Amino acid sequence: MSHRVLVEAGPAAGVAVLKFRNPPVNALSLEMLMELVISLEKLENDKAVRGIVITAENPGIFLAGLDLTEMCGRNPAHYAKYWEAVQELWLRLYQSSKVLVAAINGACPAGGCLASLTCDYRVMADNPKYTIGLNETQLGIIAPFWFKDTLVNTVGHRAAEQALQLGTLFPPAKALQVGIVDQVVPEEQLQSAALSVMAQWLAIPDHARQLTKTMMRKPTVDQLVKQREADIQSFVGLISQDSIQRALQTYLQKLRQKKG
Ligand SMILES: CCCCCCCC/C=C\CC(=O)SCCNC(=O)CCNC(=O)[C@H](O)C(C)(C)COP(=O)(O)OP(=O)(O)OC[C@H]1O[C@@H](n2cnc3c(N)ncnc32)[C@H](O)[C@@H]1OP(=O)(O)O
Repeated sequence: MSHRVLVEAGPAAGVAVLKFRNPPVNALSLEMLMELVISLEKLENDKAVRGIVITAENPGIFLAGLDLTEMCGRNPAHYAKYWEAVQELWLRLYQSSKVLVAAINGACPAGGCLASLTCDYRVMADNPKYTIGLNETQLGIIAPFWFKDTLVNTVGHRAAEQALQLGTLFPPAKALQVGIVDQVVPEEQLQSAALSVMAQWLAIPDHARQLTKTMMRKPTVDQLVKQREADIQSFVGLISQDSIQRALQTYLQKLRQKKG
């Protein structure tokens, strides 16, 4: 039984809707990562499901990215377990044989942006409060190569380099211009727009679309698969550094003080 991930049958045949529900901000905790991986595995094995709309149960925050409390003040074994789960989620999403459409109904920073970038198509609600991007440098950390490659594959090298160096969080119109999202629609039309684009993608025969997707994504997937363990060790080494821990603690404190 999953608490942090809700899977519903969509209104259209062959479509499931996967909703994030991990209050307060849908941060990707270890538990949430594990529940997502299990839910995605079940959907992947369900032949009746051809497409998945991915969204947040409550509008406002799509995904707040990785859970910073999983990366602060823990031990190396925990960091290794956490990073392996982050890798696993990315691999499941990026290699999914289903059509994935992200219906972005809230803030979508860092790991949240990465999750949406693994989808085949992104529709974002036109709300200036919502932003999307890989903002890691703003936290004093570096997006790993497979985060970077996923962005490059979406927007191209130059736009990715600029966005990554500056850690830019784009509001909807700018995100559309850069190509991080494919469509921006009025908030109340988000789900219908996602279902409409899903119908277009499902009009293509599955086997042809799936093989094409695999062909396009395999080089990026292979890069991580062949060095998964080294990538984990690299993450553990970097995240354990005092300077990185201080930077993350400072960022978390700023988030907490925002309210006070
Ligand atoms: C060299 C080092 C190499 C290391 C490699 C690492 C590579 C990858 C690393 C990271 C990728 C990531 O995903 S890092 C996470 C990035 N996420 C963010 O920057 C988002 C931060 N959050 C926000 O901007 C906002 O919270 C929000 C826009 C998502 C929502 O704003 P809102 O005002 O609605 O809510 P609050 O800000 O008041 O937050 C409520 C509550 O939640 C806590 N919170 C928020 N985000 C996170 C998070 N990502 N992880 C854990 N906790 C989070 C926030 O602190 C508040 O907590 P309290 O209620 O206790 O105050």
